[in-house]
Amino acid sequence: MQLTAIVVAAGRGTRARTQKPKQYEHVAGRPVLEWTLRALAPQVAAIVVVRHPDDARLFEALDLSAIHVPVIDVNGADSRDGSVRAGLEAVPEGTTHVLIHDGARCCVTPAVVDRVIKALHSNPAAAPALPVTDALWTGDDSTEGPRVTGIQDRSGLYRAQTPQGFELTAIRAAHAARTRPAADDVEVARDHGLDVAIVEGDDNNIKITHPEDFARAHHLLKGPAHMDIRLGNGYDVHRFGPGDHVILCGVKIPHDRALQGHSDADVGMHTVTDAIYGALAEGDIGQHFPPSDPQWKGAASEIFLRHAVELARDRGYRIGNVDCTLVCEMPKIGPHSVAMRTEMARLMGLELGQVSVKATTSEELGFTGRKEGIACIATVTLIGQ
Ligand SMILES: Nc1ccn([C@@H]2O[C@H](COP(=O)(O)OP(=O)(O)OP(=O)(O)O)[C@@H](O)[C@H]2O)c(=O)n1
Ligand SMILES: C[C@](O)(CO)[C@H](O)COP(=O)(O)O
Repeated sequence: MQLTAIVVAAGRGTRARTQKPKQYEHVAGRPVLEWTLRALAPQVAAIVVVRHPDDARLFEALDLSAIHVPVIDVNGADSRDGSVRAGLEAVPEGTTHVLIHDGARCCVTPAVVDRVIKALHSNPAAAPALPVTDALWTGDDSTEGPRVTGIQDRSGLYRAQTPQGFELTAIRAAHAARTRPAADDVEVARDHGLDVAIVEGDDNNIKITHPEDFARAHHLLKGPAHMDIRLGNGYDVHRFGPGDHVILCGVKIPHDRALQGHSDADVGMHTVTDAIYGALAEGDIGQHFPPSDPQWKGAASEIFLRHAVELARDRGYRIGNVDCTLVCEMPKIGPHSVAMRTEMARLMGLELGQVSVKATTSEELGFTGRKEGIACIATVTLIGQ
């Protein structure tokens, strides 16, 4: 089998409403078409790119240095099937099979391409698709907006994707015989009597069609390798002094001593706050709220935590999770931990499941063991959005 990819990229992308044709717009750092060509190149012997005559400059500006197979460019036509026909004319000598792919499907994965190629070993044609899983309705436009007019049976219905693979001679003959427009090459092939195998598509193999598709493609192409995840740790200690309660992670707990500090001495909340600043590499709580400044005397620590959370948001991060461990012999933390998690989650705008507050004793060792104070450590993850 000698495979050539035909990438149709001569459309005008009117629905995407971009300045340049959508296939030349940048997503995740490079033009859509460059992503598409990079995705297909490792699995084919050559690529024919069908481009619009007006796009010659845009096409020449693509960086094809990562593509190690011949790339042949030809002018397209006014319709997609016309462009495919132009591509079929240009495939290099020796090609036995073609993969016809939309230039605008830049998130196609090697696994999808592999499945099509494997199926071509035992079928004259194969294409990826996904069964329709949502209910299907018919509708019409009334003056109050669209109205459901009926329910459509979805059994046996598939959403078609590309690359669509064919024996070269068979698809050439099908296109040569075609006199009507077609949605895709599978339609052309079937109308000419070709049997087409369906292989599993991928929900992420989207075609950039509308403006909002660029953001989705950006996320898919940026991928986990580029995920911006930051980890921060915090550590704090407050000593005991006279008093009848402590405040830990925003919860008031009766106790025969109080924690001392410039603010309300909530050692748990301070530690989490510091972990957020740490993840951002933006100093610590003392730098943002100096103890020398009288306005913070007796302040509620939630002021500090809210500041850190807002700073993270301003820097483009959301909090993934928080894990906070209080180290003390007394008071017992267990009975209060759900209340503490609930309060911390509320202040940070998180779900309860994202916030852990736990405790340990230090086996009566050291200053915490001698009940001279409470220590706390915390870890926070921040996720770039
Ligand atoms: N005359 C055409 C029309 C479409 N295509 C290509 O076929 C693929 C799928 O078509 P579609 O998403 O409909 O692209 P456009 O025609 O560019 O979009 P629109 O209909 O919004 O103008 C795209 O990669 C597009 O460039 C093509 O090569 N030649
Ligand atoms: C070929 C195709 O991508 C299959 O899903 C699709 O039919 C072409 O795109 P269009 O938006 O229907 O023009």
